[in-house]
Amino acid sequence: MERVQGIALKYKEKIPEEFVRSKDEQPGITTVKGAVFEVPVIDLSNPDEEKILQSIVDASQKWGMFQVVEHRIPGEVISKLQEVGREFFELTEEEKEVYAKPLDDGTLEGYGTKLQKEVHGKKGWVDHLFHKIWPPSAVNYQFWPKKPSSYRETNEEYAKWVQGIGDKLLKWLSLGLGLEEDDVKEALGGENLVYLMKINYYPPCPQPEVALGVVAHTDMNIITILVPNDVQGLQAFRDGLWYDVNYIPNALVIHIGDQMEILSNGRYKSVLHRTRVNKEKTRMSWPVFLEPPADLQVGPHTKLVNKNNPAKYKTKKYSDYVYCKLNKIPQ
Ligand SMILES: O=C(O)CCC(=O)C(=O)O
Ligand SMILES: [Fe+2]
Repeated sequence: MERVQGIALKYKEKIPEEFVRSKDEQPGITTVKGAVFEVPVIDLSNPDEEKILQSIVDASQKWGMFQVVEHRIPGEVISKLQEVGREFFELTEEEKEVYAKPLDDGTLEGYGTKLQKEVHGKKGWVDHLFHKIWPPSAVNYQFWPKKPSSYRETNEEYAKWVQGIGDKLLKWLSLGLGLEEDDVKEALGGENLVYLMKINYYPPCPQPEVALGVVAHTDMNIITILVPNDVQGLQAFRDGLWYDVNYIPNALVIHIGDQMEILSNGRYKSVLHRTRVNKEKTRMSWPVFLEPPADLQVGPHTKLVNKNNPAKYKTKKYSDYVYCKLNKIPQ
């Protein structure tokens, strides 16, 4: 199986046609210049928790995305996570293929090159690795790299920290809807909520203005907590325009996903986003997707729906939602 990492080594000046996006997608043409707005940055050490809550609600309604700083995850935990992930992608192709996603077995987990079947047969300039990190009963170590040897302990350490942040965010998002603080988490699986780690690896691209890493999409899960490396590339869509998300060292980028939009009955917005690639540098990112258990039914929260506010979304099993989304079947 050919990976983008290998393709990038072969095509030093011009990329294969299947990576050239149509004009209405090319970041060189469609990125807003002299941006008026910026994805909000929220300081979690603010002693005024009401302020934090307000900023999160506001950002989740207007953008469906925000960055958090002073989140208490130690800088070393983040740099270690980045280091072991980079070391994995620097292994030989043969060593990485051991973790290749098994064909057609219904799992997302493993090393691979494309998740969604894209329209027009175009490809994204990115490879990835997926594996669950929480709860322990959902973890399959088959997909966790054995090299570097500290990969496992590093990811287990990060799993602990990211859960702390995940719990807090779900609590604030719940209060922001006027619900009890545990309502959102409980409706989405409680302690069985799944944390799925993905590493995106975007090799240098000779024509970054016409290519995309990950194409425009909304995340189908609840919320996503993302660590980027220092190569800027993430973009968010708002009111018809594409905005660059500024790189801030040690910040986490939070995305509202489809299940959160559905549960909130549309009050929070699942953010449309995509990534640019870089001419000289390798971009990497570590999104963690918080997901409901596969067989859980998700729909607008019963406390948010009444005669005056009818449900705007269907209630359906999360695995059915994922199946429809991946196969482009209307929900
Ligand atoms: O690399 C990024 O910053 C975003 C990646 C992304 O959107 C995804 O993997 O779903
Ligand atoms: Fe995404």
